[in-house]
Amino acid sequence: MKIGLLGLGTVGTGVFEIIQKRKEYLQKLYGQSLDIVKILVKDKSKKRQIEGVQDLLTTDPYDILKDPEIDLIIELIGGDQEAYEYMKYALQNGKHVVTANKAVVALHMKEFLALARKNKKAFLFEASVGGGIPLLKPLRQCSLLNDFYEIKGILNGTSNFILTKMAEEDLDFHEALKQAQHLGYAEIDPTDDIKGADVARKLAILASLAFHKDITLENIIYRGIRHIDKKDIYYLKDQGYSVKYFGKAITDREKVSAVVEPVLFQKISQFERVKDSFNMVSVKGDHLEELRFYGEGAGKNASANAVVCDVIDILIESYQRDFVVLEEQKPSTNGQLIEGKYFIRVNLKESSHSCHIFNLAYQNGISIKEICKLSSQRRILITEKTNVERMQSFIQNLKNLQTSFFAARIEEE
Ligand SMILES: NC(=O)C1=CN([C@@H]2O[C@H](COP(=O)(O)OP(=O)(O)OC[C@H]3O[C@@H](n4cnc5c(N)ncnc54)[C@H](OP(=O)(O)O)[C@@H]3O)[C@@H](O)[C@H]2O)C=CC1
Ligand SMILES: N[C@@H](CC=O)C(=O)O
Repeated sequence: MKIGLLGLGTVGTGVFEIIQKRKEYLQKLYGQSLDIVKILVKDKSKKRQIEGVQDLLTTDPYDILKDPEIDLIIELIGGDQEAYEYMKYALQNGKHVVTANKAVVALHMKEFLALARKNKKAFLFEASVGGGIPLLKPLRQCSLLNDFYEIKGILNGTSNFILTKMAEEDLDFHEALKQAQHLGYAEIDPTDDIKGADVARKLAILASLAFHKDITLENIIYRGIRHIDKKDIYYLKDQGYSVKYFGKAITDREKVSAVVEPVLFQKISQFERVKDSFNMVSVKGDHLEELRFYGEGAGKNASANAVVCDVIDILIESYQRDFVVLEEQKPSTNGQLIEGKYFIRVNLKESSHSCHIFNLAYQNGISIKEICKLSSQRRILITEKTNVERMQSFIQNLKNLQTSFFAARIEEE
């Protein structure tokens, strides 16, 4: 099988290395060989980590996409517009496509699945969620037999790495982010990792596959992790909590609620013990009750492993065809199905703001259960149980006050 590889960065390099390493073994096992014959890059003169690739490099995507010898395209350039065009062209022109690109999958899954079906080709994207965790394949399979009603998890390696380093090695946010970038975990634009777009995309993919609904970013409420500081982490640690950046989606079959936000877990929770770049996903359905998936969520080798698993499924023709049909109508969404108490830390600009904040909470139907005064300006508020929609509106009010704050839902499990 001849492969055109688009991108030779973190994941592309890992894919090249794994295929080289296992080539003979796979050839013996299946009697077929996996050959990467051309590689698209931006800059041919860049020094590469691997030997012997220089002759395969091209900067012209159509040199690969129009090559009739190439059966399969692996897309690992990232971004949305160009990647979208190249994958579409490949499927329309009779090539299988494997990608790790959640930005494109979250936006265009429905279109690509239909295109793959029409052209009798595979469109697989295991590495787009959960890095190296074999997650989408079993999820798709089980979703044929189960009515899944909840899917949730730690879905971003970079932010989990940052939160772990802040809590356990006393690093500040920026130092930890720099390390995550150096290790190849972060997106080209790391604001996607810390402001929620990356988790929201992954949640959109998971919830679409689990609920068979066409869920895209506009169906998801999301806010970032950036406002956390070390004092929050230590205060919460003292109270027995760890902070995780978390995505959760629930459906009652009619409506969907989906949110990405900081969440607090107690020590007894398995989610609390997910450290560094690891991810964990839980899905609940009628037959299976609950399934959990755990593994490395970002990085070269784990993500490349997931990509090559898709390639092997195509090589041996064991990939699922027509694995999901998404409902025609877009689902109706709101944040009312997800509930919890919230921890809110505010730094008051003036003490009179305290009253104002209480009034705003009240106007949004939120009651504050506990208050703790940490200094003349720093307050901790704990709310009674509320839902994400109310909280989102309250948070918008807090932003308008230009008060520095950090808010996290307390997840009970
Ligand atoms: N890093 C990770 O842990 C994971 C990443 N992903 C996803 O995998 C994809 C790739 O990520 P990653 O490997 O980290 O990205 P990198 O930035 O490390 O690599 C991107 C590669 O694509 C090439 N490239 C980028 N834009 C173009 C373009 N317009 N034309 C031609 N070549 C281009 C670059 O070329 P050059 O080398 O010349 O600059 C580089 O080789 C992304 O969609 C990402 O979201 C998914 C799971 C995990
Ligand atoms: N930037 C992403 C990479 C994998 O999807 C992450 O940190 O999880």
